[in-house]
Amino acid sequence: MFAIPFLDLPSLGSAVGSVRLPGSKSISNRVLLLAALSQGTTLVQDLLASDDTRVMLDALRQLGCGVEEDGTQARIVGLGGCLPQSPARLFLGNAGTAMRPLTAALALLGGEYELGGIARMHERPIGDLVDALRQLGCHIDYLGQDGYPPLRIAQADGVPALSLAGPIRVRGDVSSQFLTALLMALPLVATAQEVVIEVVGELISKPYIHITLELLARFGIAVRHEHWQRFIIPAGSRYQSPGTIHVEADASSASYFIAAGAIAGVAPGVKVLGVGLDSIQGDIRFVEAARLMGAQISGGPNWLQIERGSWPLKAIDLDCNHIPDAAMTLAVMALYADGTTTLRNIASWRVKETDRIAAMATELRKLGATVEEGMDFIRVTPPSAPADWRAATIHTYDDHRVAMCFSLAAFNPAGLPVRIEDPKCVAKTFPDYFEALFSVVQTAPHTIPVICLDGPTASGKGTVAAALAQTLGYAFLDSGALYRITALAAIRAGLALEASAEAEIAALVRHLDIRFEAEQVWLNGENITTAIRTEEAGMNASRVSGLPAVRTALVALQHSFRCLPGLVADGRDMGTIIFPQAPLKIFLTASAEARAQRRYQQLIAKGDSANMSALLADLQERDARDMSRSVAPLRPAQDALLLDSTHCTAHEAVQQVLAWWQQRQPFVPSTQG
Ligand SMILES: Nc1ncnc2c1ncn2[C@@H]1O[C@H](COP(=O)(O)OP(=O)(O)O)[C@@H](O)[C@H]1O
Ligand SMILES: Nc1ccn([C@@H]2O[C@H](COP(=O)(O)OP(=O)(O)O)[C@@H](O)[C@H]2O)c(=O)n1
Repeated sequence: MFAIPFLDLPSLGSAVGSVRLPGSKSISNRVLLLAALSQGTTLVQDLLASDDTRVMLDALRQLGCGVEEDGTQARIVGLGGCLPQSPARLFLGNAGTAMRPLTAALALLGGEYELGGIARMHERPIGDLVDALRQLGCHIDYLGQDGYPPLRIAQADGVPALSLAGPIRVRGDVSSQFLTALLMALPLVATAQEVVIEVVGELISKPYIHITLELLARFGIAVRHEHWQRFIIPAGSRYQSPGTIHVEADASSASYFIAAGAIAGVAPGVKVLGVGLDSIQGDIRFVEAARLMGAQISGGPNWLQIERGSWPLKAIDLDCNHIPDAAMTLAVMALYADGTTTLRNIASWRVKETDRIAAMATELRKLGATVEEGMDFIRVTPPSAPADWRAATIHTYDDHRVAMCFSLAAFNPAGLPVRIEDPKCVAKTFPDYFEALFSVVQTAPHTIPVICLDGPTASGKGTVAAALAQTLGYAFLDSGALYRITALAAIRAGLALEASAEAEIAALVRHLDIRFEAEQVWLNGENITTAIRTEEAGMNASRVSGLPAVRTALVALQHSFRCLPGLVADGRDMGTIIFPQAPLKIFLTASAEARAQRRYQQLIAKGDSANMSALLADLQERDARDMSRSVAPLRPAQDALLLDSTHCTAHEAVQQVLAWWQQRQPFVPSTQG
């Protein structure tokens, strides 16, 4: 996950490869609650691990369910008729799929609870559900604004007598989650008599109700419905665990990969695993919409394969009521269409994680599109020519779907990068979304940015480069480590670190199995992190690095570090030899005395003994050798910026490089946030 302030996506090329998607959020949280209400133990497989499922799992634990987790598996011991632990105060983040159904279920189970979440959750309506529950006889109070969480369910003495004889009426035109909440809670009281729910107004998002009904059936509750307006929960209902249940991959998440395939998929295209054409999720019908726009899609029970068909995409005019979440992806696909696309019947966007109609309109305009918005529609006209595209900073409104769908703007024909603010907001449903995207897109290496930091030993390159990579979410190449590893491997192979063994060392290097993992370095399965960090190892590295064949043997390996979304490379010849076209090159220096002092402190801090004058002499010897060797001597690239860090802190050095990097970016600053 990219837990950084912003993520810059370089211009993306084609899309090919396969991706396994995380479990559906809607299914995950429904299944967790149904398992909690059931008799017996349920093993939930392929569960989504995300913010919203986290709050649900925590809540269930607080309520007294047995919850054991192991990655994407959870074992839930259901309450099976027992009362939940009460009183309890539940924090439900911004998870509507936890707030609404838990409110209904707890109101019908009895006890005293407070349910709240983050500020945005307290702006998301729940009044219609509370009205329906109050109509039944439940005691629920608003703790803040009327009609919105936080709430208190005040039934310390148990559930009051409920009026179940007549139909329970609930509005269906604000959020289908109210109806879902009632459908999952009312079986708890449909013991002696059947319970009927009547929807007032047109039911929106029917597909989500379809999911609810399918899952209820898996847990032993067979709900009938009449034209999606009247739902009948049979008498004698009783939740029963199905034993093991698999969560389908999220069909809404699939939309980004379907779109990537439609926009840039070259044969054999993008393969999506975990969800297929027979999915129970409504958003699978995004496939139809994408086909209308020109995508070529095939699929089976558990997979989809997408390639570009018509190009440019075809503009559409579509009622999107049946795919409210995935339709946001269509709004971004519209940027690649041959005319104006209109998405209608999307009023529910206004009460989601943010006002999504306003958010999409604002951000699409930043990219150069012309956008018209109404209460329940959005109309998008793409930039008329590549030159009309803008390098935008996309504000993401703490809305995972805004972040994910705007990543698709990076396929723009102008070759512009796209900045996504707060990329970690994708954690709501797809924590590794960007990693998954990068795994199926191909980009010409020269479009992947590299920041080079070259300079003498102890100038702070490693420290500054690692901090930059961390801040920007880029990969990090510690090229010095490769020479240190080479020297270590050569010594172990009994080779002398000199010209006589040059060919053998070079041959050896080509077959080394080197792995960098977090801060650790592995050679042929052995952790050699400490072994290569001694002063002696540095000196040995300097020796092998003077051998031309060894340097050549390490070139391809160094190039392979250039991956999306970018690279920070630290060494001696990053800017001169390895990445001569890099868009930013820094030559970091500091006086020999300052560097010796830093090394001294570094060694003392590690608990090693150190001698200042010996260190200074070593360092000067290494400088001299690195600068005077015939191949790739240490020197600034012609277009490098010099940064003398003698009198600044490492933090200041990082800030200076970041400032230079920002100056080279084409982004229009965000007006939001
Ligand atoms: N600008 C700076 N001011 C003070 N100390 C620094 C600065 N840059 C780096 N250091 C410290 O100096 C030591 C050597 O830095 P390092 O990044 O290992 O250098 P290099 O990779 O160039 O050999 C580290 O302990 C680091 O924290
Ligand atoms: N790109 C690089 C990186 C390191 N090296 C050599 O490898 C040695 C160790 O590099 P390093 O970056 O780990 O060393 P420090 O600067 O951290 O002491 C350097 O002294 C250089 O001789 C190189 O020749 N080219």
